[in-house]
Amino acid sequence: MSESITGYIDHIIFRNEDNGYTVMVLKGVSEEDELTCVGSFPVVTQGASVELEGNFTQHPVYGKQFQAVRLTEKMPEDALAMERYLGSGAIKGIGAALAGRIVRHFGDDTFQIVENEPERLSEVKGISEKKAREIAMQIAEKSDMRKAMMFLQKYGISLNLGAKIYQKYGDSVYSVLQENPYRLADDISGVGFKIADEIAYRIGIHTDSDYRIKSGMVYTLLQATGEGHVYLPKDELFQRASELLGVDSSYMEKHLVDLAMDRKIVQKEQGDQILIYPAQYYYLELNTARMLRELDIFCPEDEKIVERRIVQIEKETGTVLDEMQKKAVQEAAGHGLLILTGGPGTGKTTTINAIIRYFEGEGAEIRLAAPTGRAAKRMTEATGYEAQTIHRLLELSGMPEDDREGQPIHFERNAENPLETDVIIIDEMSMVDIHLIHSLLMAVTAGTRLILVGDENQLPSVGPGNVLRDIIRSGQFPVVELKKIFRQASESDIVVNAHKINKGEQVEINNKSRDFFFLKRYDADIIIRVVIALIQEKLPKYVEAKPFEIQVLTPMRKGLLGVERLNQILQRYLNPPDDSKKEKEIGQGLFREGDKVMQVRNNYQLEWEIRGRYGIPIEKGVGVFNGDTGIIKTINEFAETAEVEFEDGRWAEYSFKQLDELELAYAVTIHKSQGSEYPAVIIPLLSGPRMLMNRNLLYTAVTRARKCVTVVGSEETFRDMIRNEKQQRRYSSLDQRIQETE
Ligand SMILES: Nc1ncnc2c1ncn2[C@@H]1O[C@H](COP(=O)(O)OP(=O)(O)OP(=O)(O)O)[C@@H](O)[C@H]1O
Repeated sequence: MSESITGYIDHIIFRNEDNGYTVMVLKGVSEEDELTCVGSFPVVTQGASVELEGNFTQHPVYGKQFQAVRLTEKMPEDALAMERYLGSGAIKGIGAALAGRIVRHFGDDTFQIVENEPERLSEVKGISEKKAREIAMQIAEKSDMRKAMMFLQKYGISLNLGAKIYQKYGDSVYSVLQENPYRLADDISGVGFKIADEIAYRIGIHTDSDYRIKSGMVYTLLQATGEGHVYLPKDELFQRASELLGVDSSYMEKHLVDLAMDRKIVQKEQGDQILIYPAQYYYLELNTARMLRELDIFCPEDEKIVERRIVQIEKETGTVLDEMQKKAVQEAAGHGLLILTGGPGTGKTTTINAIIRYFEGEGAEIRLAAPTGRAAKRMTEATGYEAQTIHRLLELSGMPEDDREGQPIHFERNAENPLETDVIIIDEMSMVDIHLIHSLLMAVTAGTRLILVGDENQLPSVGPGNVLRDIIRSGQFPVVELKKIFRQASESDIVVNAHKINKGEQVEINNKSRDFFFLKRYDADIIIRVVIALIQEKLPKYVEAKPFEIQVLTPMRKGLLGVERLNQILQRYLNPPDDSKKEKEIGQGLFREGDKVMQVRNNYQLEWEIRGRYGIPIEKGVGVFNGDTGIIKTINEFAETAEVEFEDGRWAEYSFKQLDELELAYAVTIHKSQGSEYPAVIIPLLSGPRMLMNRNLLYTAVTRARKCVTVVGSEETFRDMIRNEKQQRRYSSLDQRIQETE
């Protein structure tokens, strides 16, 4: 049997805004001096009169308590209650003193006046008419919001989310939820299809409701962009959406027109297929194609003069360029847009250097950039010119609050405020996705020369699109492909083997090489032991690097040789526990001072600084990106923070809550290693899913090494990977958009 008590909330001891769990002290309950009450309530207002239903319990430590299952807030009706309520801080602009004055003025009529004639509040000294209106509005709003939150809670919506939903829809929240809760997924950050679907289920919306199916179809398309696709063929969309929704795909066809009318999707015929794009992605490709066309202007240059300059550059640098390299310089001089591509050791960097010298001789201003911090650093080292990340080149201005997937990032450099420079050279273009190329092109005006450099055989970008390959395949722009390998076979088996792997030719495994080793082992734990010995003893001396600079690259996250297990084991050996090193537990594992870590998502807001002597900041900025690697320098239990020093010298402070953005990085997946180079790379290989274990992946892994590659594991798996040219198909169509635009 539950009991009912009434009183007013004197103060709140604890409250969790996510689930509404509250511990509070009630006063004015008959006989009791004060009473502690516990329960989960959507809204509690200090000072409010309430009725609680529940039971008295005896807490072993705190004594008698009231465990409430329901809280009903009663509008304060007598003068004293009204004074408490108004003075509680619940209404902005009224404190205890003013509340007292109001009640003294109106006496027992206070409630009636606040509710019905709020303008009369201005009779009280210190309240203007405007303030009186504001107070009345707040009181009305609070009671509406209270009702709405109660309503939302019925459907299992947390208070924080409830507040966001109420802010968005106000009083129309009831009709939105009852008619089409899937609108929440469109309108509110933090609500995806899954949450909306859950709400819809509780409300009792049918699984084959049109709203549900449409929302599920759009959701499926956006999920696919998370795998790198820009569109899905219609059949595949239907099949995936049907799995998600548990609804037959025959229900879907009829919604395509609607979705297209609502500008949620774009349909495009290609041969006998229909391709379905999330609308924003279609336009990303289309606009990218148009902007590339605009940049691709012919810049008449006297070939003879360019040639003379090339001869001069060759003299200055002591390198004789081969035909294709010369052609690259000529084309860079003669066109607004140039794509320079080639595998490792084919002389891309040498060519970039010649192009830089050429334009320097013209007095041009040149900017260099690459998609990741690591790649930019490497570009700086290879050219001797300052290179930055593309995000910094475009002057990332922090992320808007709404940081949902697919939302455009805000850059200070854009169409209104373009980069004012003569030449822009971008390296590691294979890592640039459709969002980033679009943002870059928005900030480049015709007349600026854009030179895109990359190896199209690397794994495609993590984000959606297959930009470099598509641009090359469109066949519409000047492309120079470097094929000749300059690094000699005797010098580098890494390069020779990488090219063989790329062509599907088998690699000789005899360990006569100086930079390509294969250690055959067939047991996961033995492989790990060998890896540790290589890092701790053999390789640092051999390649003249620190153990932390040697990178373990593995195909997978899970499994005996997956990133997760490897990191836990490698941490124990490479950064063992020590009394002087602080630790912080997180989820399954822990971070320790001295750990090698990697940022695993883009954080556009995280602040960093570069410190000069005595730790004084000499440069500050925002943004730490997926793939940035560093070392945990300090863990501070009191401040609940950890500091990371990244390889490029930036320091960033993470709150303990943010530590889920970091992962140990003794081992990283090959995917994550894109664009990075390490003095030595160790690749443990035993087995894995065929779709993943392909030539492309092995090629990317091998080309990450500067001085030494060591594969430890199964020769059969290694050879199978070289044979396996199956790649996960990536649905992108920038090439077609380019071909269609003139
Ligand atoms: N025309 C040339 N004549 C002689 N040597 C060259 C020439 N071009 C490049 N090289 C040499 O070949 C090697 C590889 O060149 P470079 O670093 O430019 O290639 P890359 O394509 O940038 O390679 P990676 O992607 O592996 O860095 C370097 O040692 C470079 O000095």
